[in-house]
Amino acid sequence: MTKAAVFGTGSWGTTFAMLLATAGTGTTLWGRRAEIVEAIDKRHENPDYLPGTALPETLRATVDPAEALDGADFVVLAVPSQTLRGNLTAWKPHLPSGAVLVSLMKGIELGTTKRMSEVICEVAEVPRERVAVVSGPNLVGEIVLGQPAATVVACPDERAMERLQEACHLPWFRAYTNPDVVGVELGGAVKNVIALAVGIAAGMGLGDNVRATLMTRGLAEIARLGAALGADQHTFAGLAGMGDLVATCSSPLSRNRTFGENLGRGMTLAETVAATKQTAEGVKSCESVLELARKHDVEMPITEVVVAVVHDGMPPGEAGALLMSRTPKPERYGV
Ligand SMILES: NC(=O)C1=CN([C@@H]2O[C@H](COP(=O)(O)OP(=O)(O)OC[C@H]3O[C@@H](n4cnc5c(N)ncnc54)[C@H](O)[C@@H]3O)[C@@H](O)[C@H]2O)C=CC1
Ligand SMILES: O=C(CO)COP(=O)(O)O
Repeated sequence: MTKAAVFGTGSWGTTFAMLLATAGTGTTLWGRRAEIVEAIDKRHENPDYLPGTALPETLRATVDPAEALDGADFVVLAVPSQTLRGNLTAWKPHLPSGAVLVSLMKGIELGTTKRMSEVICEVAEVPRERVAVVSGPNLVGEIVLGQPAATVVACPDERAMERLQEACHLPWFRAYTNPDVVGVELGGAVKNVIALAVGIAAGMGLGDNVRATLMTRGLAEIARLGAALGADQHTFAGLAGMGDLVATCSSPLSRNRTFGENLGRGMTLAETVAATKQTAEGVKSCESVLELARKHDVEMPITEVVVAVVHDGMPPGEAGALLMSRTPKPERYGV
């Protein structure tokens, strides 16, 4: 039987573990909080992150990383992006040799501007072929209701990619493969920044023309950064690009969009942070995405104003005016 260890008992870690276990993969969740681990392991529920969802009885949970990792074929990482390096350093001594490490995370590391798969390769000292990424329009609030969804599994090793696809594929959760790890990861991380922008605009009371423009020009920013980093442009028209952008920017379930909406309504950053109970990756990653873009001389004007509004106190109206007053451009510049 294929075995998986999933690190992180938050909403996506728990949900992905549920999908794996339902698909017949022997799955153990690692969590740092004993009471949540006990609730998952003994009562088959995660009352903090997925209240009301019955988890499979075959899904196990532990606070002991060595126990979770014992014999694992897949090591799935679902902790907040900025905590990955520290956590993985602690788990490294117990990693089974030959296991494929899988990132579910949609962030870029602050300070290093590394994608999560790059952090994994560096910390675990494994080649790119041993690291996979899963990303797509996967709002947890819908998946736990059993609504259909699809995702993308990316890995340079075709066999590993297909094994992971098989391990999580279900009649209501369709996993596609794509070898373009860079594109799949960038799509997931940068759409969170664009969702902040869309949320800010919605909070200001702006309508669908603005939303469509931010999403489309946001996709152009993702594509320009992808071009500079060697991603396959076709990836951005797929589930991990446009798909996730549409879902996240449209849904009230998105934490990033909601965070932006609160700012756009006039809440302060401190009030917005206090109102956000779960991880909104774009809040930190907007800064690392912008730094990455500057390193590669890529223009990302929406990302720039998101950083200015979220971190530098720029009024949202001023950010909108800045975007609208840029010099006229050809639509496809930089790609
Ligand atoms: N929730 C969703 O709909 C989706 C989330 N994602 C991505 O999955 C990743 C995880 O997100 P969620 O599970 O949604 O977040 P979450 O906020 O629901 O859960 C985060 C988990 O990490 C734990 N955690 C927090 N700080 C930690 C630390 N320093 N060390 C160890 N554990 C820590 C929390 O206790 C919690 O169990 C993010 O990168 C997110 O962008 C991807 C697809 C869908
Ligand atoms: O990545 C997601 C959906 O694919 C979840 O988006 P949020 O983190 O904004 O909730």
